[in-house]
Amino acid sequence: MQMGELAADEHVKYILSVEKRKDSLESVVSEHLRMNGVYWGLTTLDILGKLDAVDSNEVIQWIMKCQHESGGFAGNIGHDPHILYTLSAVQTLALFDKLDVLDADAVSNCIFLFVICFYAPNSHASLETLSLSFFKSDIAGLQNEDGSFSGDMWGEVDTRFSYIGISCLALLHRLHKINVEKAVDYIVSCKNVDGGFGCTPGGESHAGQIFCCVGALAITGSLHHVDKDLLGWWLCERQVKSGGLNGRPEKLPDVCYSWWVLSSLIMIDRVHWINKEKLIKFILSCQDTENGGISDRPDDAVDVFHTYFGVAGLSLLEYGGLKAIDPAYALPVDVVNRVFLGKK
Ligand SMILES: COc1ccc(S(=O)(=O)N2Cc3cc(C#N)ccc3N(Cc3cncn3C)C[C@H]2Cc2ccccc2)cc1
Ligand SMILES: [Zn+2]
Repeated sequence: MQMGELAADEHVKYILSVEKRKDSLESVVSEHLRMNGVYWGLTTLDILGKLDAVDSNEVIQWIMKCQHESGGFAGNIGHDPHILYTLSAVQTLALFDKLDVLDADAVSNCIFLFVICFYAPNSHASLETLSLSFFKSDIAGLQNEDGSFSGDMWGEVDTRFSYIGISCLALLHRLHKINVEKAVDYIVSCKNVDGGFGCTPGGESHAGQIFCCVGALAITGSLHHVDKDLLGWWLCERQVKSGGLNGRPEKLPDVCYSWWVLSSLIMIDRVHWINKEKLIKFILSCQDTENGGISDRPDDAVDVFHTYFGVAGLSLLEYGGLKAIDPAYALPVDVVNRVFLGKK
C-alpha cells in the first residue's frame, strides 16, 4: 500500500473490528460513548461504500434499546440520555433510512428537556421530573429566553447544543417547534471580532464551536450573519506547514480539524483559500496502512473518531472513490437528500 493513497479496505476492517471488540480498553473507554462510536463508524463505512457490511437490523435494535422513556437516547443501554447521543442515534437511523421507527414528537420533545436545564441548572431535577413538567408546558414556550439551548451533560448553555438541537430537529422535520429566530440571535451573539464563534457570548473563537455555529446558521438559512471574508481568513490561517489544520492559533494540527475547519470553509464558500493537496497528504500520513484506522497526528494511536473525521475530511476534499458528505449535517449527501427530498 503506497503512503500516498487511502487504505480503504484496511479502514473498513478496522471499523468492523472495533464494532465487534467488547473487552479492549478502547471499547471500555468508549462504552458510554458507544452511540457516538456507532455513528462515527457506520458513517465512515457508508462514505467508503461499505455500509452493507453490517447487519442493519442488529444495529437498529440496539439503538432502540438505548431510547429513554423521555424520548432521548443514551450512549449505551441503561445509561442516561443526553442530547449528544440523541443526535447520533437520529443520524445513524437516517443512514439506514429508518427514521420512521421513531416517534419524532417524543424525540424532539426530549430535546427541549435540555433547554429547561438552563432555567434551573442546579435543580437536580431528574429527566423524568423534567419530562413530566415538560408535557404540561407548551413546547415553544420552553426555549430559553435568549434562544439558546443547554445540555444536561455540561449543565450550561453552549453553542454545541444549538447545533445538536437544530440539526436533530431539522432531520426530524420538527424545526417549526422552536423559535428559530431566537436560536439564530443567540448564535450571532457568540460571534467574535475575529469573525469566529465561541461557546457563549465573549467566548474565545475555536474551530469546533465555529463548525457548530456555522452549521446551525447554514441549516436555518442564516449564513448572511457571517462575515465570510473575516471568518474565512481566521479559518485558512489554521493550515500549518505540514498541510494539517489546527483548532486555534499556535496549536498543533489534528486530523479532526480537517472536519471542523474544512466543513466551515465549504459552508462559507472559502475552501479555495487553503491548499487542499497538502491537507490530503497530511490526512493520508496519519493512517495506519497495516492495521487500518487514522490517528490525530502521524504515528499516534488510531481511533474511530479520527478515522471518521479523516475519511469525512477526504470526502469534503473530493478524494476519489468516496461518497460526498454534507458539510452541515455530517451525513452522506444521498442520505440528506432522502431525508429532505424523499429521494430514494
Ligand atoms: C482518548 O481521549 C478522549 C478524550 C475525549 C473524548 S470525548 O470527550 O468523548 N470526545 C470524543 C473523542 C473520541 C475519541 C475516540 N475514539 C477520541 C478523542 C475524542 N475527543 C478528544 C480529542 C479529539 N481530538 C483531540 N482531542 C483531545 C473529542 C471529545 C469531544 C467530542 C465529543 C463528541 C463529538 C466531538 C467532540 C474521548 C476520548
Ligand atoms: Zn482530534
